[in-house]
Amino acid sequence: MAREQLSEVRYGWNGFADRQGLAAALAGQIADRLSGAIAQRGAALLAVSGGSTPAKLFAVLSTTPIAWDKVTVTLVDERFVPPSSPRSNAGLVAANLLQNKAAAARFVPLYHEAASIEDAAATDSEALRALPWPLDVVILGMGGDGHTASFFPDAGNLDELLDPASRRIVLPVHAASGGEPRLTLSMARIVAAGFVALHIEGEDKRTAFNGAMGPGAKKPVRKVLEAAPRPIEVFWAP
Ligand SMILES: O=C(O)[C@H](O)[C@@H](O)[C@H](O)[C@H](O)COP(=O)(O)O
Repeated sequence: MAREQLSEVRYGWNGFADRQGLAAALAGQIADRLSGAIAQRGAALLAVSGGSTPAKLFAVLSTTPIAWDKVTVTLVDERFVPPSSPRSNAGLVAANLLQNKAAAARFVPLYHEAASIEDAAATDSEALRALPWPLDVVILGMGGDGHTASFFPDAGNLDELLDPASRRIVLPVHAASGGEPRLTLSMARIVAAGFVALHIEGEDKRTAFNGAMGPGAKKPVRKVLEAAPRPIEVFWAP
């Protein structure tokens, strides 16, 4: 096989005419996966990203009739701010996802007060070890710079963040482009999920994604797609 083919990245492309159609379809797939996990092992584990993209998806998912009392929700990543901050992903999830039927879910945050973000990541890794791993569903977002989760291209510990063999669950991130210091699930935990969806919206994000799939230095989002044992499903609407 030609060398360039060896680095070929596999993913599913799910394009929609509008964002509401994407939210309905993706929420349906998430609900099916969570319900399947509950039927199989009595519990389901979901990790969602923050930012601005997922609010509409969260609103639709929150009204989906599944056994939410058997679902644990956590975050793919979090800014090192309290839930009261407008920058908090936990605040976004509380206001948009943990409502309606999904209010019955258990939420496990990443942020808590700590002397340093390194201490917070270490405490998180121990606290989250008791969750019903592996993740059944992960919802990733993507920035225009090709970051996903908090795997920012300018992160000082990017190699550690992208290490598929890492035994850590939560890692600290210092990256100027990420704003505050961040806490992020490790690559290993993310790609081990039964279903990973990359949710992006708008022409700029599609252009950035296509660029990341092309030749040249590999952006973090491409490294995640390549590390995933099962093709990640990309959900896009204009
Ligand atoms: O904490 C975060 O910001 C996210 O987890 C991050 O990875 C996000 O998914 C992308 O930055 C896209 O953000 P937007 O949806 O705001 O474009």
